[in-house]
Amino acid sequence: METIVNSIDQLTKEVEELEELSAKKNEIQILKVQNQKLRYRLRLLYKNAGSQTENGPDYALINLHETLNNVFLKAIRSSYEGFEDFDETVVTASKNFADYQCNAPMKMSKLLKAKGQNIPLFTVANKIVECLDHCDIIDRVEVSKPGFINIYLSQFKLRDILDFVLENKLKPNPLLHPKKIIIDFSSPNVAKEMHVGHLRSTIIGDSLCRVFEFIGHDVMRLNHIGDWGTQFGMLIALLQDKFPDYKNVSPPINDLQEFYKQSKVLFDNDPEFKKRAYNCVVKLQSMSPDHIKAWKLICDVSRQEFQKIYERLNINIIERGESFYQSRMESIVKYLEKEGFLEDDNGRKIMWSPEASIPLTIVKSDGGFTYDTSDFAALKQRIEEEKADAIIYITDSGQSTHFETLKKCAIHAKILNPSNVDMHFVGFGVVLGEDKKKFKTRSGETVRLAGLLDEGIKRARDKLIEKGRDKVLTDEELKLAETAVAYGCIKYADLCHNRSHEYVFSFDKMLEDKGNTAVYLLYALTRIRSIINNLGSHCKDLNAAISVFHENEWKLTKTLLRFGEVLFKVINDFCLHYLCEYLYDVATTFSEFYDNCYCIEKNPKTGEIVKVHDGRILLCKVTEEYLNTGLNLLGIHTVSKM
Ligand SMILES: NC(=[NH2+])NCCC[C@H](N)C(=O)O
Repeated sequence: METIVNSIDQLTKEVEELEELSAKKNEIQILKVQNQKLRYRLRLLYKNAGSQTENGPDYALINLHETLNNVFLKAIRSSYEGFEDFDETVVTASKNFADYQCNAPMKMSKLLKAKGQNIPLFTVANKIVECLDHCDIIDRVEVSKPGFINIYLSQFKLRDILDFVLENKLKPNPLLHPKKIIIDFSSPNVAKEMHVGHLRSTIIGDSLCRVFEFIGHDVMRLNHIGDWGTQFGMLIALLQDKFPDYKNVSPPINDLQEFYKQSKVLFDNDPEFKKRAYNCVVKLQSMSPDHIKAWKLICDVSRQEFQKIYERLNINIIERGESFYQSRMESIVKYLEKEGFLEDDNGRKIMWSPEASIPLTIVKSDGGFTYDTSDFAALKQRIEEEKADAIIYITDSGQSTHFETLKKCAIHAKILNPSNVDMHFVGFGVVLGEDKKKFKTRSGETVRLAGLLDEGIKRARDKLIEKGRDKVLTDEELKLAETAVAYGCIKYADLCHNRSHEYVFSFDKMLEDKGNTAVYLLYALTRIRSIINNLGSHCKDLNAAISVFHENEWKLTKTLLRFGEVLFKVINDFCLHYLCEYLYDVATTFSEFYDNCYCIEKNPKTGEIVKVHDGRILLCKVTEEYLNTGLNLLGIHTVSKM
């Protein structure tokens, strides 16, 4: 009897438990549905927030690291006396247990000790934690022995941020105070070859412009073409000899370099020609209509050549060459002269700044102006007429002394006030050939850019064909892929190196599909795109939250959300390799995620899709957004198939 009662009791209990469980299950189901609905509404809200308000959350550029650093700095400043002005980077990303770490307690306890306060590390760490303000990206912090602060990010908050980005795309909010930023880049010389140095300047300059524009600044892209030097004297003299009718009939010069070489030979060997060439410079600079006409003709030939390169590489730039500044050069010389800044040096007029080790040559002994003069006048024009807040020059590092001297002299002459206008020189190292010598053709001539681009296209095509892609892609797709790969890899190979180092130009290396190359990134992107495209009708209503909780999902989430931090580092140091490293990190982390987390499950026999993990597909989609945006910022065109 007793055993029966016991059994009944036991069974009743189990039944009750089961009932409770199934009620819970229902409850869970209901909650799930509610959750989805709320998430959907949240998405809509995000969408509106993104399109309507100017000051909605700027999740596109959220800088997690800086946010954490600021929260911890604030806590440190209020933790102990004497730290009110403490200003350092106190938070670093952690590779081990936590997401980030604060290692400040170590330093603080030393400083406290120096002031006679013996406070254990652990106590200092706990005190900082006590002083922490609420911060919604932090889930929790832990103090570990002897005194480290481990920071764990909120998975829910980061998921919300990604959700927002997915809805609104990576579009930063308009800046409250956008800056006028002039970027002086590319800047080849008329009648001379546009060489790999100019290519570097073009690629780095364009990408920097893109980053500043993306953030919301008012960028002016200037091409400071060398179109006003003494070389025009001999060019015009030769034009007069060879095409006396140039005023009526456009001379058929298609090889301006050759023309330049010829004129140089005459200039060096024929005193009569030399005299006439000098005379032409004087006439040109005094704006004689015939000479101006000849000069324009010559510039046009160069311009068309340059333009072809810019079009191929998709570079937008305003041509404003040295000639633009002629009248301004005249007036700045007057100004400098009047203010007593110019010194006579064997007939030349030079300017010293007390800070500089060399002077600028402002007027040559023959009365002509120089590279220094036009840069001086251009700087003044950019500050006074363009109202620039920042002026950035991008040339090879060999010109650093020129720009340093220019800056010092401009400050000395009260033309540049460095507290109002930032003047930056962004130098880069030389391009080397695979033999580690200066990049030249086999016969020792400078490499022609157009030829280099052609070779890139050919090599990219060969590579794609080698992989049998011509059998899968249509002609048009193949063409798109080959240009994306060719120009993408040339740009990326340049940008992914620290710009101040020299770099070896090697098609073989840049066309590799493994490692940190454009090809690898372009493949990663097309792979993500095809995952999404292959979903077909399964793609319609992905209403889940982005999945972030699996270890690999979480790693990808955190990697993606370093975007803002990376862009700020880029504009701070003018270094684009940070962005390249970031994109490479995103691509490899994505690949790890995709290997470990099923996104789509298929029937192994029929290949039919049986299950779609919505949240993971959304993670793929948002990854696509970051990769695509990042590649665009590098000036790299992306494709859907390759
Ligand atoms: N404002 C400037 N100086 N910009 C750079 C000009 C570069 C020059 N034309 C060169 O080929 O070396």
